[in-house]
Amino acid sequence: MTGTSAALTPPADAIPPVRHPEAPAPGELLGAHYEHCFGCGGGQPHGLHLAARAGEGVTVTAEFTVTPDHQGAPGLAHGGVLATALDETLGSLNWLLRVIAVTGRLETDYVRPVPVGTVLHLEAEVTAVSGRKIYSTATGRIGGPDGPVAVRGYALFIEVKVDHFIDNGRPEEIQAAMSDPDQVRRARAFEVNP
Ligand SMILES: CCCCCCCC(=O)SCCNC(=O)CCNC(=O)[C@H](O)C(C)(C)COP(=O)(O)OP(=O)(O)OC[C@H]1O[C@@H](n2cnc3c(N)ncnc32)[C@H](O)[C@@H]1OP(=O)(O)O
Repeated sequence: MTGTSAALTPPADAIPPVRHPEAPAPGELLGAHYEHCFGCGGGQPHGLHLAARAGEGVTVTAEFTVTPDHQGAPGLAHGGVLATALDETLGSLNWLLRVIAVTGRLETDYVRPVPVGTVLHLEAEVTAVSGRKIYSTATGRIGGPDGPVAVRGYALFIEVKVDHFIDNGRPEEIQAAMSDPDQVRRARAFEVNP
């Protein structure tokens, strides 16, 4: 069974997404938005190390290699880890809109088990925007961009200000991030979005 709940159906006044004029060029690697992100950061030894690239329009592609650290059952990826891969890929669409947004809702279809050693090829797109609400979908395929579908995700991201993180994050990590010039530069680039 596939499909999404009413909460993930864009309202009638939703509009198509608009790619930001300064969005990374199609094919460009987006890089980690935070070194310690479990989804994309290089500083997480057991993380997904998911690498996303800008696509055309408001789309991205990404790859994630399932390692023994990601098991749920013997030799198979944990469903929560696969949801993380979808979430991270969907979150990376924010780079193309140039807005800061967090996951409000994520629904997942698990279509096929994903063995350890698999390279999961993900693609995601924003389908509609309504005010602060960003609607998007993603697909993960086994072994290649044309491989069999293993997972599908449907999400609603909500645009937030950078204060969302400053007000809610643990002070130690917030202070460390704010004293990292690269991290501050990334946040500022998003904040000036008109
Ligand atoms: C920097 C990028 C990092 C990317 C990493 C990968 C993505 C992530 O995993 S992010 C981490 C996981 N997500 C979170 O921690 C978010 C936790 N939730 C929150 O902080 C808040 O609930 C938040 C910010 C989403 C919404 O709160 P708030 O800003 O007060 O907005 P709120 O007024 O409640 O909602 C705005 C709209 O969204 C809708 N909405 C909010 N949440 C949901 C939901 N779960 N389902 C459906 N609709 C929702 C509301 O109904 C409202 O709609 P409308 O404008 O039509 O009335």
